[in-house]
Amino acid sequence: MIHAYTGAAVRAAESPLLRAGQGAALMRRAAWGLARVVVRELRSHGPVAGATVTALVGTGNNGGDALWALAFLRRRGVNAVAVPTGERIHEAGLAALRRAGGRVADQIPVDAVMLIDGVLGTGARGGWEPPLVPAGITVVACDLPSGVDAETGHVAGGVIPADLTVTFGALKTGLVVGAGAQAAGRVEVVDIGLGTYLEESDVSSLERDDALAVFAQPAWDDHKYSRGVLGVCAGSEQYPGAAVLVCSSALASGLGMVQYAGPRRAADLVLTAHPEVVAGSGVEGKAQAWVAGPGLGSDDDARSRLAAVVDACVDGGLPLVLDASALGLVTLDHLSRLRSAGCEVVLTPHQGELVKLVDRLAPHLAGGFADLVKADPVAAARRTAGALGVVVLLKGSTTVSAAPGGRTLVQNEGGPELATAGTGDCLAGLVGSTLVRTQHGGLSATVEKAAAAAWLHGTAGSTTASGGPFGASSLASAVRHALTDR
Ligand SMILES: NC(=O)C1=CN([C@@H]2O[C@H](COP(=O)(O)OP(=O)(O)OC[C@H]3O[C@@H](n4cnc5c(N)ncnc54)[C@H](OP(=O)(O)O)[C@@H]3O)[C@@H](O)[C@H]2O)[C@@H](O)CC1
Ligand SMILES: Nc1ncnc2c1ncn2[C@@H]1O[C@H](COP(=O)(O)OP(=O)(O)O)[C@@H](O)[C@H]1O
Repeated sequence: MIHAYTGAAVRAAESPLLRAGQGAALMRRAAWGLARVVVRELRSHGPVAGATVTALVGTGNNGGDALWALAFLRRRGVNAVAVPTGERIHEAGLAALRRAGGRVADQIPVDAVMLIDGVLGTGARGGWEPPLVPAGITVVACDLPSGVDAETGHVAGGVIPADLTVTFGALKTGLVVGAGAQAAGRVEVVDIGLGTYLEESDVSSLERDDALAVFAQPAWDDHKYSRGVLGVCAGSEQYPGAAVLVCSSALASGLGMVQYAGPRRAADLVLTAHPEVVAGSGVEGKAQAWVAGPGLGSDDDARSRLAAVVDACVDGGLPLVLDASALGLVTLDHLSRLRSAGCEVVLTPHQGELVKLVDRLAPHLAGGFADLVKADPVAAARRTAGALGVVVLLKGSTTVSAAPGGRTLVQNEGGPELATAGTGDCLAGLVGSTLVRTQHGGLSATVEKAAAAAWLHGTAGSTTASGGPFGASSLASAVRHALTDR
C-alpha cells in the first residue's frame, strides 16, 4: 500500500521542526536527496563531472531546495547553472551555490542535459506559464512539477512534464491524482525525517500484492458456491454486448459461477461466448452479489429489472454494483433500503455520470460540481460517497474509490487506451467479482475491493495496450494473465 499526504499535512509535519530551528537542515536534507538522484541519473547516461545541469529557480523554498541541490552537484564536478524565474531568490541557497562555484544565467544553457524544475512546490497558488524547455533534456521536478496543486493534482496553468519527480518527506496527493500524476513521471520520495510528525494519509494506492490478495486463489476445499456466485443484470435487446463484457471479465477474474439475468438476445450472446454462465430472464438464483446497469437502457423494462435486483439484494443483504444505465435509474429510496439492509453498494460512474447523479440525488452538492469533478476528483467522489452512504468508484485517468467515511484509494495503472467503449462494463464485472469473494468488512473493506478491481482493470488495460490498439472484448484475457503470474 502506498500512502500520500496533502501538501498542507506535510507542511504541518514540518512545522514543529521549523519551530525547533531545523528549517535549514531540512532543506539541505531535501536538496542532498535530490542531488543524489540527479547524480545517479547522470551516471546512467554518461560522466557526471562536466555535465551541465540547470535549474529553474522560483522565489520560495522550492527554489531554495534547487539552489542547494545545484551547490551539492557543483561540488561533484557538475557544471551547475541556476536560472531564476522571479524577482526574489532564496538568499542562503544562492550563497551556497556561489560558494561552490556554480553560476547564475538568464536562460537555460544550450549544453544542459538535465533540468531541475524548482519554481513552485507546495506553496504554489494557481497556475503559471513555464518557459520553453529544450527538447530531449531530462526534467527532474523538485518536490512537485511546478504548477501541480499538491492537494488535488489539478494543473491550473502550464506545467513542465517531468521524467522524474523527487519529492520530500512524503508522497503528495497531487502526485498520484489526474494531471499531477501524469506530469510527475516516476516519483521518488526522499526521507527528510518527517515520519513521526505525519498524521493520517490523505489517499492511498493498492500495490500489486494488495490487489492480488483480494483476488485470492481458491483454497483446496473450495467449491463453486464458496468461490462466489455473481449475478449480472446487464444488456438489453438494444445493447446486448454489455452483458457479454460484464460476464467475460467476471469469469476471467476467477469466481465460482456467473448467473445472467436478461432478455433472450443478450442471454444467447452470453451463452455463445460462455456456455458456463447460468442464464435466465429473472433474478432468482444463488447470486451472492449483483452487478446491475451496463447496457440496461432507460425504458420501463430497464427500470423494473433494476428494481428486481434491488429487491433481491435488500432481501438477501447482498452487495450490489450499480454502473452505467443503473446510475440514471437508481433512486434515493433504493439506496436507503439497501443501506438499511446492510448491503455493500458500489456506484461506478465516470465524470459525466457522477455529475448527473449528484444533480438528481444530492442536489445540495450540485453547485459547481461539474468543475469540482475535473479539478478535484477525490473531493467529488468523497462528497458523493458521504451524501449517499455508498462507495463511489469514480472512473477516469485516475480511478478514485471513496467510502462514506472518507477512506479513499486512487489507482493509476491504466492508460488512455482504456478509453474505448465497453471497458467500463468490464470494470463493473470485476468490481462485482471482488464483492462475492470476500466476506463483509464494512464499507472500508468494500472500497479496497473496488480499488483492487481498478488495479486489475488498469493492469489488464496496460498489458493489452502494449500489443496495439484494442477493444473492450480483449480485456478478459489480460485479466487472466494478470492473475496468472503470481
Ligand atoms: N518548509 C521547509 O522547511 C521545507 C520546505 N521544502 C520545500 O519548500 C517548498 C515549499 O516552499 P514555499 O512554502 O516557500 O513555497 P514554494 O512552493 O516555493 O512557492 C512559494 C513561492 O512561489 C510564489 N508563487 C506562488 N504561486 C505562484 C504562481 N502561481 N506563480 C508564480 N509564483 C508563485 C510565491 O510568491 P508570493 O505569492 O509569496 O509572492 C512564493 O515566493 C516545498 O515544496 C519544498 O520544495 C523542503 O525544502 C523541505 C523543507
Ligand atoms: N485517459 C484515461 N486513462 C486511463 N483510463 C481511462 C482513461 N479514460 C477512460 N479510462 C478508463 O476506461 C474505462 C471507461 O469506462 P466507461 O466510461 O464507463 O466506458 P463504457 O461505458 O463505454 O464501458 C474506465 O475504467 C476509465 O477509468
